[in-house]
Amino acid sequence: MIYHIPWIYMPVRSVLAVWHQLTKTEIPELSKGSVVMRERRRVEETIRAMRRAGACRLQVISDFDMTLSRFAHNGRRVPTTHNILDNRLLINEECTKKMKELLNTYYPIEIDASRSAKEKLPFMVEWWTKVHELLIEQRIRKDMLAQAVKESRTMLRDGYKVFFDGLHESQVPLLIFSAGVGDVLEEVIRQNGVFHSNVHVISNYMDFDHAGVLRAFKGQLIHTFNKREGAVTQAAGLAQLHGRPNVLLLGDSLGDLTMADGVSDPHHVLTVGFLNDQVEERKELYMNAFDIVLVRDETMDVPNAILRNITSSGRLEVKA
Ligand SMILES: Nc1ccn([C@@H]2O[C@H](COP(=O)(O)O)[C@@H](O)[C@H]2O)c(=O)n1
Repeated sequence: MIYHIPWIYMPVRSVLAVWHQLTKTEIPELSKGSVVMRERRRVEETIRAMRRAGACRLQVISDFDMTLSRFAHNGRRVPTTHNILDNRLLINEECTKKMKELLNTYYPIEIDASRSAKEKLPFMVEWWTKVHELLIEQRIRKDMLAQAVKESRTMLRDGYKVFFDGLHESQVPLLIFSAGVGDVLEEVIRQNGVFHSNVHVISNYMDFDHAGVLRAFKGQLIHTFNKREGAVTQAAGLAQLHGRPNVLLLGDSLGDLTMADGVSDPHHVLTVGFLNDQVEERKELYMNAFDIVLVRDETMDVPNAILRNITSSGRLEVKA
């Protein structure tokens, strides 16, 4: 039996349909097979709120290695900024061997689902300190870095150009917050043609002597699990980020979740976590920590779709 809706209810139905169209979040990418979310409704509500506020109230804070850069390509790991330095132009065989031993010792600790960040912290300090000492011993030359990046297998995630160019066009600042090597990171994005004026980098920068030879690393060491300190002391001081209380945060480590801790009076923070490695062991942890988890997803499709949605509201002007 077919029930006919009386004509008197038609306007109500139309209003409801229009309301639904206006409020639903049109992001088909959130239905990709690689996407998992604990609370989809909350994610959609946050995106809607960020869209209402517009691009002028938004900032993006992102990790670099294995977040903006790919984790793997054709079944092989893509080098991190530290591993790009593994090139005979810069270091000798003995140093390569020692760096690999350190990676094999400490990387499993970094991603160990059974240890807390607090437990991992001293090991990370040890890893970074030992590697930086090795690199300093090698007397790395500044003028060789660009060539080492050129010769490396480094790759940014698919869709990186849309990501960087889109943020630049929308005048949304991008803070790259990396525990990698800042000089190498900058060279990677420069060689990919996306080091735009809206990009700011906080990272471990090399200190070269007057002859361009590495003699130390500048400032306080940044590793995977102390980004909160850098966020509070360095990121909070960046004038370009002031007045932008809405944050899209991208990372691949639970330590990355503290990268927005320097934002004063945040309104909406949407976190996206790339789960690249030890997927089954860490899935639940990631789902409980990040709003959106991207499982073995080597693309920027989801961040790009979210940004397209938020920035297409037309509110570009920067508020005084
Ligand atoms: N000697 C090292 C030290 C660290 N790594 C990896 O780099 C990543 C840090 O950079 P982010 O941009 O992700 O903050 C970190 O996850 C380490 O696994 C390395 O490869 N070699």
